[in-house]
Amino acid sequence: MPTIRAPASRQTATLQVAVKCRPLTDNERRRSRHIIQVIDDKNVAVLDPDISKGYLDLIQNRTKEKRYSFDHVYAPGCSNTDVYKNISPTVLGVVQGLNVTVFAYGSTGSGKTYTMVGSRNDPGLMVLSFRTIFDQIKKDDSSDTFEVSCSYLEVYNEVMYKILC
Ligand SMILES: Nc1ncnc2c1ncn2[C@@H]1O[C@H](COP(=O)(O)OP(=O)(O)OP(=O)(O)O)[C@@H](O)[C@H]1O
Repeated sequence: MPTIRAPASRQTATLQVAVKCRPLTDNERRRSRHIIQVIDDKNVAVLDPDISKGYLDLIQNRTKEKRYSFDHVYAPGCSNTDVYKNISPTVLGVVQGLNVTVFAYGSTGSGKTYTMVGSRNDPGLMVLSFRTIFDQIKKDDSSDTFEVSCSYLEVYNEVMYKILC
């Protein structure tokens, strides 16, 4: 009889949306200004890209600035590990039989690969998830056997690409 099962108090699955603001690249810093302003850990403002506002626009507050709220907002100084702290309990659930999906969505160059794969100094969410899963399996003292398989997919223009094979 397997000792690891889905928790009895299985909670309703919820979708959590986080926004991660990456630092500007050197090239971007030379050519543009940062119009994303992190207000706090849940709110972000996208400033009006047009700074050449006329007097009337300014005093009548005709600005295109928009504010958005998310489950989590990460400022450019945040590491992948900071992001992972909020999803590690969910990833732990995988070993207990829960289905979990973590995916990055964004335009070209927005930092999806960096967030999911990361670097040696700032390992990404996939690497950190593997650590959690294998650590949990190592800690298991039952006679269960675990089978771990992995696929790596990219969805680009509504076409799915297999990246590993
Ligand atoms: N948090 C971060 N800190 C430092 N550099 C970052 C960060 N996030 C992204 N970058 C840098 O921004 C650039 C673009 O990131 P990345 O390649 O991950 O984007 P992408 O969304 O995967 O792009 P594409 O869709 O074109 O594959 C890279 O040079 C990457 O190193």
